[in-house]
Parts: sequence; structure tokens; C-alpha cells
Amino acid sequence: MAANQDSERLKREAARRALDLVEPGMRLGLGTGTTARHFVDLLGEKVAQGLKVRCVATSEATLAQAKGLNIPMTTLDDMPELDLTVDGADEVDPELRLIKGGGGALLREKIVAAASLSMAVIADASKAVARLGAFPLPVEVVPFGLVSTRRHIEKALEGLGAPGELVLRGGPKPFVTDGGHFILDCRLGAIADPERLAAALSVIPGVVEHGLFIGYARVAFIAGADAVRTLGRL
Ligand SMILES: O=C[C@H](O)[C@H](O)[C@H](O)COP(=O)(O)O
Repeated sequence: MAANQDSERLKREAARRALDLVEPGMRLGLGTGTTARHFVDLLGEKVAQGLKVRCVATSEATLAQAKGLNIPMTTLDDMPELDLTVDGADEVDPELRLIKGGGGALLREKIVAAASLSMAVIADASKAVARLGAFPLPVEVVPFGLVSTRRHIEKALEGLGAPGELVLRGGPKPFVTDGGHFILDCRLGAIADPERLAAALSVIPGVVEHGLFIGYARVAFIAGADAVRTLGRL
């Protein structure tokens, strides 16, 4: 319980640092997850104090939270370019490569990140890793042809010399993403070459998106017990 409270405090500290990047009039992407939730909460306080921003959410859950806080929301179709997206991550490496999708929102998160001029990652120190892959890599797939798609992913992993165990999220009652897809969590242990893996996964029919975010994050605020560390810069 105490450890959980501490972790929430660190997430909020990281979120507070990202809030400093927000300027009046900005077009913002709002991430998903327990860390991003703190950012949306803090942004809601600023909006209540008069800050003017317009935002796009990366999930139905974030949209509901933001609307509840009276944060002005729109769609990516109405506002296709964003100034800044603030989002959490499951893992962050020193080159600001990320694993995302632990909460199942990777597809919209990546679309929103790609529409943003900058992306800031907020995380507690447990997410900072020397090498990606201890966290199972989420791969979003269409339900049609699941078994076949799964085999192709396994073959691709073997071809890279990195066989892994694939687990359908939710098991017999599969987890369904906001886009109506399933998620295969790939237990890899470590990812030797994230760029090669990303390229290999991207060309498999049936794979909608994978949780490797490479070249999106410009800055990360990593909250540890004593201080918030900044990786990169805007
Ligand atoms: O799909 C979910 C997202 O990628 C989250 O941003 C990620 O899983 C981190 O979530 P949390 O802040 O809850 O650890």
C-alpha cells in the first residue's frame, strides 16, 4: 500500500514537470494509463484556472476523464497537427525508445504521437531501463486470422534469433482494444535490435501496430525518490 502511494506520488511528480511545457493556446495529445491520468488531472486544474488549450485523447478512458474535468476536447480529424503529446510508457531506454501498450492504447497513442510536433514521456524510475524487452511487447492484431498472424509473428521473431512466448491478452475472453482488435503480448526478455524488430513486425499482415515507439519521444521526465531526471530535450 505504501509502495503504491509512493509510486503514484512519483508519477504525479513526473506529470507536474510535463505540465511546465504547456503554454496557452497549445494543441495537446493526452496519453493513456495511470501516469498520463495524473497529467490530465493536473491539466484539468489549470483549465479550471483559465488556461486555454485544445486536446485530443489517445483512448476512450482518457477522453472520459478529460471531459469530466471540462478540458476542451476535439478529434484528430478536426485538429490533425498537435504541438505536444504527453504520455506514459512501460519502458524507456537511454535513447528514448519506448515500449508502450500495457494498457492497450498503443494504436491511438502512436497515431497521436505521430501527429505531434513533440512528445514528452512521463514515468516513475521503475520504467527506465538500459535495454528494452523485460516488459512484454504488445502487438495489436486484427481478430480475423489470429492464429495465422500469430505464426507469422513467431516466425519473424525466430528469424531475428529472438524467439519469444506470445500470450493473447485476456486469454479465453480476449481483451478488445478501442479499435476492436486483440493484443498479443510478446515475452522476449530483451530486445537486441528494436529497429529491426519494429521493421519486421510492421510488414506482417494482420498486425495493426506494435508497442515499440522509436523516434517519437523528444524528452522524458523520470521521477525517482529524490529527483525528477530529464532525458533528452524539446
Ligand atoms: O496502453 C497504455 C499506454 O501505453 C500506457 O501509457 C503505458 O502502458 C503506461 O501505463 P502506466 O502509466 O499505467 O504504467
